[in-house]
Amino acid sequence: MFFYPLPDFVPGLLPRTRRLLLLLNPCGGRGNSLQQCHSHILPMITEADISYNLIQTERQNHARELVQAISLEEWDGIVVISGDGLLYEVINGLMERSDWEDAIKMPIGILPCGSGNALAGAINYNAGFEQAMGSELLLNCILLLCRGTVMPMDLVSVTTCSGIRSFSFLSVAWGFISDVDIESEKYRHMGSARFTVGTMVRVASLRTYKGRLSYLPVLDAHRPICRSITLAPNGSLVPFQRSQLHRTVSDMGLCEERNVMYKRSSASLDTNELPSFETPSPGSPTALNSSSFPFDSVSDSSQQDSTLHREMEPTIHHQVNGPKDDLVPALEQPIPKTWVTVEEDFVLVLAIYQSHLGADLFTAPFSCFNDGLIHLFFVKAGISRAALVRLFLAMEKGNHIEMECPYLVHVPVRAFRLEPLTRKGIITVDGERVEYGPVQAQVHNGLSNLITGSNRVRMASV
Ligand SMILES: Nc1ncnc2c1ncn2[C@@H]1O[C@H](COP(=O)(O)OP(=O)(O)OP(=O)(O)O)[C@@H](O)[C@H]1O
Repeated sequence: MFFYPLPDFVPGLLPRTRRLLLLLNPCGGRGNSLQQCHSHILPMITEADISYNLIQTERQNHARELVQAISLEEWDGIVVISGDGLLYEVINGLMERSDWEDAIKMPIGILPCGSGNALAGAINYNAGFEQAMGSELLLNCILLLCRGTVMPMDLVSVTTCSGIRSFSFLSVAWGFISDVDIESEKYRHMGSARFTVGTMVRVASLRTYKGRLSYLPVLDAHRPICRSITLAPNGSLVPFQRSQLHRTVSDMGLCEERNVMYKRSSASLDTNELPSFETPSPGSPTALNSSSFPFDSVSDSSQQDSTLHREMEPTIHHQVNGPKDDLVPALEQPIPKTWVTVEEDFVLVLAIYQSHLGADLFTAPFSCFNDGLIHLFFVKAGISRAALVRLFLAMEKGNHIEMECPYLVHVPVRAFRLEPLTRKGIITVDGERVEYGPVQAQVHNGLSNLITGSNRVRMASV
């Protein structure tokens, strides 16, 4: 299956219009995805001669069910108009199919309308654009989608304590980050500001978690844990050099392309000419979420919508197929001797495999879509509240990597196991809550295909 580039002309064949399945979550982020779709997305993709079917998701796991039932030949790509959570559903829905080996090769894309928008941030960065948020980020991503280039993307197979396996494209988090993510869901209508509010609340009552973290480091299994490092091909430690990775937008001619395209589509925008969509009925999740309500009104039961429900209930996971996890033993088995184990009081543990944890959280600047690496970060107990806040502020620009913070550790790994020893806590996979307990993961190199819209290939650090 090829998404792009399609030949401009094949003798005897008319060039085929690309067909995208668009899945829109009306409740993601600020709840304005349908509006964004009308005003920005559809005009631009129509202009780019892309045909589409747009489906609004009606509930949690709807996208997961939809992609299990589609006929693969009918589509050139599946694109979510949502936050990262819906893409997680799509990936796992594809992996639940009996033909998962073909299904997971379907190009997948994202047009950011959520609150975190981590993958969109990574796509935007990979293309060489300046860090962007909101409509700016969305416009960049629409343009990149229209250009359509596809790149392999690693997926990480995550197994939780009850043996349930899922496939993750973004992160596994425990402690501070997962607490903020889940506890701030009630502020979702604020968009990305929800994380700032959540961070402040959690900093004020900073918790630590006891746990055992074991991992299979890259190259040298006995390498001592190093702070803020990347490994050179010869295994030596090298500081990250952002200038090596960054090229300007004008280098790529994207800036002009974007302006021309956007101006054209805006000028021709007439809502009467748009394809008709199912409009949300009063009381539907869309109608509910689009009305902004203050944080302290959540006790009003009429406003306790599914987002609040999600805060309480872990996401239900179904069994997926997929390649064998050959690097990790079963969860009840001891870890191999070549692994490294640390037992600590942690403020947070984060395994991330994208450059961004949110559109404005440049957490792993050295990460590439298919570098075959999990970037394991952890912050040890003892860090002051002020230092933690400084760390997160620096992360907006990726400057935390150069910070002198003895509590922050980064190590690139292929697999890890996390065993919480503190009884209560929250673990998230791609921002979605999973059952609390031991969890392990291993990377599967280039298992999926991501629509990045850029021909740029950034070099992996290892
Ligand atoms: N109609 C719906 N009503 C309620 N929840 C829905 C609906 N459609 C999808 N969902 C669920 O909403 C969850 C969150 O969606 P999404 O990731 O799009 O937004 P977000 O959480 O605001 O963004 P981010 O993940 O970037 O923080 C998804 O896991 C999905 O299961």
